[in-house]
Amino acid sequence: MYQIKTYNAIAPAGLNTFSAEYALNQSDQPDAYLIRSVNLHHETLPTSLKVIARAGAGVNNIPLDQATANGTAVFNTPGSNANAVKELIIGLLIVASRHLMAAASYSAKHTEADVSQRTEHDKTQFNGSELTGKTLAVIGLGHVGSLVANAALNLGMNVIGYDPYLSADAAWNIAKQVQRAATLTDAVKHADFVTVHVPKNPDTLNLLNAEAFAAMPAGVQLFNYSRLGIVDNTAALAAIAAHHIAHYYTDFGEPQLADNPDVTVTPHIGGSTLEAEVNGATQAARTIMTYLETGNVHAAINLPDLNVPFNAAYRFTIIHQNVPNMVSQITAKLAAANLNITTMANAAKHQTAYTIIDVDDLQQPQHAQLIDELTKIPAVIRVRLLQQD
Ligand SMILES: NC(=O)C1=CN([C@@H]2O[C@H](COP(=O)(O)OP(=O)(O)OC[C@H]3O[C@@H](n4cnc5c(N)ncnc54)[C@H](O)[C@@H]3O)[C@@H](O)[C@H]2O)C=CC1
Ligand SMILES: O=C(O)C(=O)COP(=O)(O)O
Repeated sequence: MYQIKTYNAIAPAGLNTFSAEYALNQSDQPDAYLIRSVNLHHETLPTSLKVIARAGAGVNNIPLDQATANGTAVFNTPGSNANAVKELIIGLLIVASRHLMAAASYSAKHTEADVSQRTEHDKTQFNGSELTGKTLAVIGLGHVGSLVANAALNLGMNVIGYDPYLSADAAWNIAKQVQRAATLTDAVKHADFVTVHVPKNPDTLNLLNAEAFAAMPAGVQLFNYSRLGIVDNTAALAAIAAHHIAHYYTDFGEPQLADNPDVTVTPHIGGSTLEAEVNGATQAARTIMTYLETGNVHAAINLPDLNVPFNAAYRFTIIHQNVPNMVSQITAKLAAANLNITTMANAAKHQTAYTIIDVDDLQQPQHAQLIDELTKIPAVIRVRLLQQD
């Protein structure tokens, strides 16, 4: 029985994906965590923990170095909530261009019975503009950014994208009318609206800063539905005070953003739709089951891809440092135990490597002994022995 510990509100439909082999019991010796945005940076990951699946996109809440050193695979659920964020950004573009927040708060203040004459007089202050023909800069063209860019095109907007690390797969999803900018400054210099959809990491901290704001035309409206810290909020507030940024919409509040009429803060709801939560939880549950039952890896954050059909009776999965002579040391242990390897695969990602070895004739007394011997090889991080049902 595998033990699953959950954090945050995980959609029940996703949890129901787990087979009867899985216990959702908040065990203190879990095999897997299924999480959303919980901050794990102050936790010591238990040695039992083989996998963390993040239902959602951002993994900046997970201590990746600690996870890798612990031999814990980390996965997210790419794209599971991208449509939810896209729809919110499109909604906010309309909110922004039609001054809907200010218009609604005007109406909330003026509730007198004969209000119609007054509103007919006052409403000109809420005159908006249309999105068609306006320019949107999209910073980061991954799962969310590509959907936002394509939807904005469909609204008749000019769309400029900036993503120096765009994967070939992601590029296929972007309409050819989305113009590619070579630099962030080029992307934003004619923008009426700028929206950012990048992961939070050391390279993206303060990606949108005073220099980027200075490159934007006066009157620009800014959206940060990525993470706190990707927009330099102090610089954004200065640009707002100078009437350079007209309005700033963000999903990530902090005290300095409070009580500013030109800032709208939502409570991290970009991915909070029923559909996205079910998608993310279901995808995360499937990822956990595949990894625990087969050791196969597809699109982990901290392990290389390795997919080998599990047809043998037994499988060793070995996470180790990416250093020379590992495979020879591993196979030597199996040869010494007189085991015939039916399949072997190895791959590396950055400092970490992963080896899968399938064998058929393994006797019960050898199980613990071989796990122990393989684990003792210097630079081996975690050994698992999987058994075919
Ligand atoms: N507000 C919310 O509830 C949600 C927030 N997010 C946030 O949005 C981020 C993006 O989500 P996805 O599009 O699903 O991720 P993704 O991984 O599919 O796309 C991120 C894109 O950013 C690009 N990128 C990375 N560094 C860059 C840089 N310095 N300049 C320009 N582009 C850069 C990458 O090449 C990639 O194409 C997540 O990491 C998460 O932090 C995602 C979903 C919901
Ligand atoms: O997927 C993401 O990166 C998000 O920010 C969504 O977070 P949540 O699952 O709503 O806690």
